[in-house]
Amino acid sequence: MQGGEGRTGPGNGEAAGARRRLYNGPGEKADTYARFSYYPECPRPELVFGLKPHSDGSVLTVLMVDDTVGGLQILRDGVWFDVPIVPRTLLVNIGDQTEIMSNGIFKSPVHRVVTNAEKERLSLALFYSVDPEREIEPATQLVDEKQRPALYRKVKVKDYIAGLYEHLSQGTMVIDTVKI
Ligand SMILES: O=C(O)CCC(=O)C(=O)O
Ligand SMILES: [Fe+2]
Repeated sequence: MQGGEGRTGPGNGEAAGARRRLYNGPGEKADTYARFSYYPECPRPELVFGLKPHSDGSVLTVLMVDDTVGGLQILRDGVWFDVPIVPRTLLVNIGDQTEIMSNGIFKSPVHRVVTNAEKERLSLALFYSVDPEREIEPATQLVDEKQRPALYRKVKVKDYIAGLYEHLSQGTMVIDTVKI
């Protein structure tokens, strides 16, 4: 991802899970994933999550949520808060890759989606990722052996992303696997 210099490579144009590459310069292939989510009405919302608690594995996520139905919640200090609906507004979420590279200065929030008995809901998330072949680690400028040692170990982006779905289904957090 690189402002005006980024060039868009060929995309496969699939609606769900559509994916395209952005080329940042020689050898760098940042990835963008799009996820369209449809949450049907659920007669027993207290039993079923639309999306289980997780943090995004991206650098940043740009989220376009349904502006008629709520459901997205964010965890803060052990309490779940509803994310308010603001029509015609994009929500920008910090992802795990930013938490790792910033050595924990920026936090990747844990969030979930609850279901609704009366209304269906739609969302579109764009996940921006570092080139999957690259390794990420806390930026050296943000690591100080005495004041603030590295809180995360180096990890290949591809390996990190590969663990996302497994951890989501198990109810665990991938980021915990790289914490020192
Ligand atoms: O549907 C939403 O509002 C959130 C979707 C989400 O968190 C995700 O796709 O990772
Ligand atoms: Fe998410």
